[in-house]
Amino acid sequence: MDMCCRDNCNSFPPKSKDEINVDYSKHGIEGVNPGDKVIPSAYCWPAELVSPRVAYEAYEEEVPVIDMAGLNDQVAGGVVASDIEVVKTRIAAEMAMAAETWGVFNIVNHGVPVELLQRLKTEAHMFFNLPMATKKELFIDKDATTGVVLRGYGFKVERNSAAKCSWSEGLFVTNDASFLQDCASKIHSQDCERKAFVATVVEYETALRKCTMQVLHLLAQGLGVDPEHFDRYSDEGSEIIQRWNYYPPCPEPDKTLGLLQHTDASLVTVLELGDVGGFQVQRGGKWVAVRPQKNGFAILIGDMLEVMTRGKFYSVPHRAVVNKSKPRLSIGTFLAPNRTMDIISPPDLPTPAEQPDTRPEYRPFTFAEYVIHKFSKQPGRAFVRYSMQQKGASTLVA
Ligand SMILES: O=C(O)CCC(=O)C(=O)O
Ligand SMILES: [Fe+2]
Repeated sequence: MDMCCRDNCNSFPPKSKDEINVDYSKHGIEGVNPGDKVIPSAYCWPAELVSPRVAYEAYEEEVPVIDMAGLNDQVAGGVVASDIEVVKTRIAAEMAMAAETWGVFNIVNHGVPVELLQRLKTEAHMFFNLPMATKKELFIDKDATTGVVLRGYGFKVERNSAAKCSWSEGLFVTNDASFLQDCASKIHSQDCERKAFVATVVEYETALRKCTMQVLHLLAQGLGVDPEHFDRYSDEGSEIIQRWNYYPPCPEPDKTLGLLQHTDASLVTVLELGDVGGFQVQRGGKWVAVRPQKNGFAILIGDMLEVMTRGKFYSVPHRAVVNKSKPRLSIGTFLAPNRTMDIISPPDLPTPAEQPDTRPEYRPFTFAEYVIHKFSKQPGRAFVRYSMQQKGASTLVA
């Protein structure tokens, strides 16, 4: 990497002591002054949406941690081919079990360079540290006909009865060249820095595509199906979308949320949790705080994989909580399948031992169709409408 003028960036990410006196308006949180002890009603969610509350670092149950060492360090580790197959089989089984029982797991030793991740996080911190007026120049771009978010900056206002705001800001990033140029020119004044910004985002996307595909192949192996089934959706026409999330500290964290409970529309999501707690998943009617693993990723099963596995893998409901003193940055990377191919299960999906086969069966639909419905009408497990068991479901009018 060209280091010429990036040495100026050493002050990022900002030290957390600088962040205690948060300039909330810079982060899109309206009506709060530094030192305020209460938050405006626009951010106070109805109790039923925030409860049961679990504090940001109240780790009780541990989400499975899967160590991928041995898969990506063959050369350095001197692992011979037959050993790799043994390692792969073990990891595939662990992943499939976690995908079935949790819908989420952590991976470590995933092969994505830590240095690349650091570079991306530095860029993300610099972006969120920009003045609000500058960030707003990158305001969310939506598809004119479908209303689906393409890329850009924004805050989340949940369309629940109370229309409450989330305690967070976010940037959707794709590899669209002019968008990346635009972002780079807001963050950096020098040409070499701008080039480095674009290179970092693109390099991260490439590394994450590789990592995501490896996880998807292992999940297919653990499930007992041909991995090529998923390749058809994730090669041409698929998209890697990053979402950078920033959660400022909050004087009354129990009253609000960084992100409301949701599932991801993706096949799978790779989430870099940062080093502060806040990410929580639902399991057995409880919220479980997920402990960030050093240099690890959380892998979330998305809606499309739950549909394709006919419910064997679980698209896990998750949310983000905030805390009083520590800002938090997370980077989500979503693998969105080809938008125009029908979403269908692998033909070799093993049949369950128990009979009759009660697994849900979905009528074919496209991802393009799905996202329009999910994001405009039915946030959450919107795919149930395609279930053929649910009487009349497949004939619902969009
Ligand atoms: O930041 C987090 O903990 C959750 C982010 C998330 O769920 C998302 O971006 O979809
Ligand atoms: Fe999510």
